[in-house]
Amino acid sequence: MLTDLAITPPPHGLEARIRRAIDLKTKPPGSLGRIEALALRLGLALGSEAPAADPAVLLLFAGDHGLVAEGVSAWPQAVTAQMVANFLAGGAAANAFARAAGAELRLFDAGVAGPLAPAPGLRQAGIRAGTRNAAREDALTAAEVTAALRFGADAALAAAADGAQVIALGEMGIGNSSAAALLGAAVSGIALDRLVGPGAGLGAGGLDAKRAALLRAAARRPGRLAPEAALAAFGGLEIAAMAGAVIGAASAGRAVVVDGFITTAAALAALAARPEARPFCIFAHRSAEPGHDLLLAHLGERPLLDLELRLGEGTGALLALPLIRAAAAMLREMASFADAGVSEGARDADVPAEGARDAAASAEGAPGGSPAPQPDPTEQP
Ligand SMILES: O=C(O)c1ccc[n+]([C@@H]2O[C@H](COP(=O)([O-])O)[C@@H](O)[C@H]2O)c1
Ligand SMILES: Cc1cc2nc[nH]c2cc1C
Repeated sequence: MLTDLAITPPPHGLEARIRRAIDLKTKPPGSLGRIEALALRLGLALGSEAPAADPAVLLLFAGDHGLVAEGVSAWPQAVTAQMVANFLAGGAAANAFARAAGAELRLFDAGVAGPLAPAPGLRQAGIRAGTRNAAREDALTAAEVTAALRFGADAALAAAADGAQVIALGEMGIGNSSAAALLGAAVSGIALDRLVGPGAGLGAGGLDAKRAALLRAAARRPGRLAPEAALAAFGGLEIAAMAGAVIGAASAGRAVVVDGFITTAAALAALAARPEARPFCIFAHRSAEPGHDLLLAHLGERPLLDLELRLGEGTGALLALPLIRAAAAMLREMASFADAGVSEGARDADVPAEGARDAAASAEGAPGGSPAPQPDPTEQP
């Protein structure tokens, strides 16, 4: 997947230097809790003992899904294009939260069913207007998947070239919780029905119909699939673009902030193809969409926030930005014991056991019940 984009691992020895810098700050070791683990991850992603979290940019990808013809969403497909207009006018949650978080919002039409009029501030992929109905045929051709991956990677590379240090991802697409469930199941091997949820608000009856439609789609391409094959089978264009953006951001040496269920499915596909992108990923929040927890557990990731969001649009990623900034400020601005002339205590009494510290600072620890041991994303190769 995007094999021309090389991903350079964090420099040898950087992890040890950052851990030591964190431990020498004027605080009892470990007392800033998960902000310490976040600072380590940010420093490794940005290749620095003194990383900056700004500028931060949200890349927001919209796309439509032919699968909605099977009645898998509570909302009409037209809402995707209508929300694009809302994003352009500045009136969506993503706009409000981006302003509140001090992040630039860049909007991408990865494949809205449209027609969407060109507008300043809307970057259009021009690949196709929505995916095919995955219950009947493959959602995308291999060439369309490649083009969408490239579109997303180019968006991340452009943001990095413009100076972005932290690249948050978000999406909008009626029906994309179905594509994410199908993709997530095919790539992870998690049973599909465990990943099917209400999405943007299906009731119990609708959920049964959604499950039946997704089982029909999965039956066309049964079993585990390679990430690109899964993206072709199930879509969508905005999901492939986000997978490309993960790889683009990692290749540019930037931190990428993963949002909710749909964004995590995209990251899962990207990381299955390019595991070396893992140290660049920060998982922002746990969506109320029930399948999200399973995808996070499969990845061995514990997100920063749990605020019962289930909107998408990058809202959870934007809410995590102040924590990421605080982690950067800890590394950049806090004095060391020596600098501040503060006496170090009987440190061995305070320092948690080495294993506990390592677990806390790597991958933020795997959540309880994680199905299999996962690679330490901060591990040096
Ligand atoms: O990101 C999430 O965790 C999330 C969970 C549920 C729904 N959404 C949003 O809701 C839409 C997909 O829901 P649906 O029911 O149309 O598949 C899409 O626009 C997503 O941004 C997003
Ligand atoms: C109104 C609306 C806004 C959204 N934003 C992301 N997904 C969405 C789904 C709906 C239905």
